[in-house]
Amino acid sequence: MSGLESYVNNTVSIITADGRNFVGTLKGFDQTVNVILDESHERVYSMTAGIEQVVLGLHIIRGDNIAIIGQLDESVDSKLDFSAIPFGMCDSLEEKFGAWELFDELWEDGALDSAAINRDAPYTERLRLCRDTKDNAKARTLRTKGNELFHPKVKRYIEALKCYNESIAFSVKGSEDRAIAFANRSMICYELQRYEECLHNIRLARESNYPERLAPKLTKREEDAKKALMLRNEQSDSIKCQNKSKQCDSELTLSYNPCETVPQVAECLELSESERFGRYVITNRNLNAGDVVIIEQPFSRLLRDIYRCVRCEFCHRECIFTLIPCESCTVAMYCTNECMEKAYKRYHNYECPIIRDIWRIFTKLPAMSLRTVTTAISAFDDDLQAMSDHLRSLDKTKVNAFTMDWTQANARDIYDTVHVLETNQRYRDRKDRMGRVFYATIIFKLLTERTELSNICTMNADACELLMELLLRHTQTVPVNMHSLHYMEYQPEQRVYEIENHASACFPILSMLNHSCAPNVTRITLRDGRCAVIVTRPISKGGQLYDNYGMHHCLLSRKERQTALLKQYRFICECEACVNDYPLYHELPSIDTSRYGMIDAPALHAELVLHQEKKAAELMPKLRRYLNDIGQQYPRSETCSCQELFLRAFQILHMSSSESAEYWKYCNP
Ligand SMILES: C[S@@+](CC[C@H](N)C(=O)[O-])C[C@H]1O[C@@H](n2cnc3c(N)ncnc32)[C@H](O)[C@@H]1O
Repeated sequence: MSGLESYVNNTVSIITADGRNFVGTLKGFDQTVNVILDESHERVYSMTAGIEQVVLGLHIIRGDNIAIIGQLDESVDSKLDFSAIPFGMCDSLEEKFGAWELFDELWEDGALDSAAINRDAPYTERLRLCRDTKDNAKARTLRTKGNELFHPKVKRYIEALKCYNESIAFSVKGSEDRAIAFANRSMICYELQRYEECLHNIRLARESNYPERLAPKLTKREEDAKKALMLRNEQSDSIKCQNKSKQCDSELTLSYNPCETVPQVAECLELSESERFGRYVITNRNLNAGDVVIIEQPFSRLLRDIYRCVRCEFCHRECIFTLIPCESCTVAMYCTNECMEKAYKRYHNYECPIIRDIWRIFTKLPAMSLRTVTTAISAFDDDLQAMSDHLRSLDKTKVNAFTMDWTQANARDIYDTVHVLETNQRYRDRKDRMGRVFYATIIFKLLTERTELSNICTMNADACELLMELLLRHTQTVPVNMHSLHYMEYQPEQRVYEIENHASACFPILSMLNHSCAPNVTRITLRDGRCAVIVTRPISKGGQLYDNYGMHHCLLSRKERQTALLKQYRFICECEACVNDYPLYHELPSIDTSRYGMIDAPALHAELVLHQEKKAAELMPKLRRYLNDIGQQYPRSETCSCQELFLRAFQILHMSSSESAEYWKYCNP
């Protein structure tokens, strides 16, 4: 009671026993802690619609329904954009006023010529650029939020874990705040029966100066976890064996002999070039639906910021229970020290002082341009002069990812194939070009103010020029060539799995595939982060392999597709679907089912969304056979739905899926 008095006339957050969250000004309370809130609202959390704020005004909450009541830190809270927070992920770092908004403002004012090119323009003030620092006060606020979500009457463990992880990222190394966040994470691991991770976090807490006064609690949890683990180990040998065989089964290989010098590509594929298509990929033999023809590793990749407290920033593995923080920035977290060191060597040494600002003011496209440039610089062992000499003497017309000997290639050779990706520079209008100069200039400014590139660029004009050129080049190659990486996420409300995009990547070979609104191949992200290209309907010898850039004729009208493709990819699509104006899915004609038989697509779909590997493996050969029988007849509704089902079965067997389904049974919905 005496605690509550100090909250009167302050903003409080209340979590009720049924998991609801109310925020408002505490006007008063009685002896049974019935409370009166003024100017209040409820925060309604939804898996699909983010966080909605429902205004309630003057509101009374019964004391026996209150689980937690705490004062809100308004300075932190006011910065949150609830409409933009997907509930299943972390808060996005992107702010409402960013580089794009500043550019637009300057463009409208006609002030752009000087502002965009002048590196002394007022970016710092207008975009509130500032160095990222550890902050124990923020770590405490996040930990408190985690504690509220952990409360036995709330039990939102996954969200609590993300708060603790972010608290760990903000905390200073060796601080009590770091130690307590690790200990709190161990408490959730215990609740979710992740006893090994529980013990690991207890060790991390102790190594990080865990306070003596709280030690007995930790020791008790340690004993309990050890006991539970011992019990489980006695029962689990058979489960371990089953898991092992599952992993071996899912190894995917090319359907044909790999090319001797390009082992990631089937030997039947070739690169061609024409005025109309630029470079494009053809096959010198007939291909069947289900054939795997490319399996490629990315040159560079970038985890989306909303996964920063869920996955390792380097290898992208989901490891929400054991992430460890970069000791300088508050964004990057890793699964192991090894990943942390690799990331640092490959790109994070340049990105660490600027990455928080990058995510705050930009979207993933400029962030991916930065990642491509930093990865490229490390490919040249951070020697910008050597890089400049190499690239200035490079004959770009001779670089060919399909004829280069990848078995002998070093990191510099591989970068050559990225350097020559399409920029579409000649098709960009003035505003577009100026926008990219503007973004590249901001990134350049951040890099040369805050990283070791500062010294290099001050002393070496060549290096300075090269850095700006690379940033400008890749702000253009990225929107044309970047690929999304996916995994399957469990949706507790519908109890099904959905495809989610967790990262972006640059694949120089995959980037040679052109688009069709009626594609004949598809891509899937494999568990190890590589990407596979799979044929989805028969392709005759000499035919072109067509990917789809997100504009399928089943889903969008020709006008919508062509407008979007022209805007992002700068070409007028004249694919078979555009030329023949193929209908949307629900208007497609049927095949002759009396001749080819039929599949019950809705029933198969209902089975596949349950995500059972056995079922998917059983269906794959049937779907593949059917696709090869009917695939020449296009467009037909059966062909399109069978392609979807086939892809889904493939994804179940070869794509990674989130472990979260396992945890939801311990949480309140
Ligand atoms: C990922 S690249 C594909 C490879 C590209 N042709 C090259 O030479 O690097 C995407 C670019 O290829 C071109 N492109 C892709 N599909 C096309 C199509 N169906 N017709 C004409 N150009 C296409 C566009 O310039 C597009 O921006």
